[in-house]
Amino acid sequence: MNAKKNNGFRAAFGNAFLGFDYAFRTERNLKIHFTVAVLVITAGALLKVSALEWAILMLTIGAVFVTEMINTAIEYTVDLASPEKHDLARKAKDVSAGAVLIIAASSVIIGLIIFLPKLIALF
Ligand SMILES: Nc1ncnc2c1ncn2[C@@H]1O[C@H](COP(=O)(O)OP(=O)(O)OP(=O)(O)O)[C@@H](O)[C@H]1O
Repeated sequence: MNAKKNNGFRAAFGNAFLGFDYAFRTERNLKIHFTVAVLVITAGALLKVSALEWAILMLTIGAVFVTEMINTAIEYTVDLASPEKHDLARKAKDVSAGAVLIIAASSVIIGLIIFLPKLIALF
């Protein structure tokens, strides 16, 4: 019983990892987010952001990845359900892309709030 549960847990974890790996290899936007995340983490270390600022940055990076991956999943699902052109398919993809745009804009603002004062203080 427990071994069965463990196998189920391992399989679910493996599937989730495969999903991330597949999305990362095929989605250009995820590679861009990854590059920006590395730059933000480097800047955070160099500019010595506080523990709370680290927490906000990590949450923001996570939110961008999660939103982009859900957007990708919605695109796959829409393509499966409606390979032909359909107004609802267009709306579903546009709303999903809008969600990515909102979190991307929010993260730029969060980045400015955290890093701008520290950069200004350098000069
Ligand atoms: N089946 C469809 N019916 C109607 N419009 C669609 C359909 N598929 C895509 N579109 C329109 O084309 C746009 C781009 O869709 P596409 O699937 O190419 O996403 P994408 O450009 O690959 O997105 P991303 O860059 O986030 O991966 C959608 O936002 C939507 O407006």
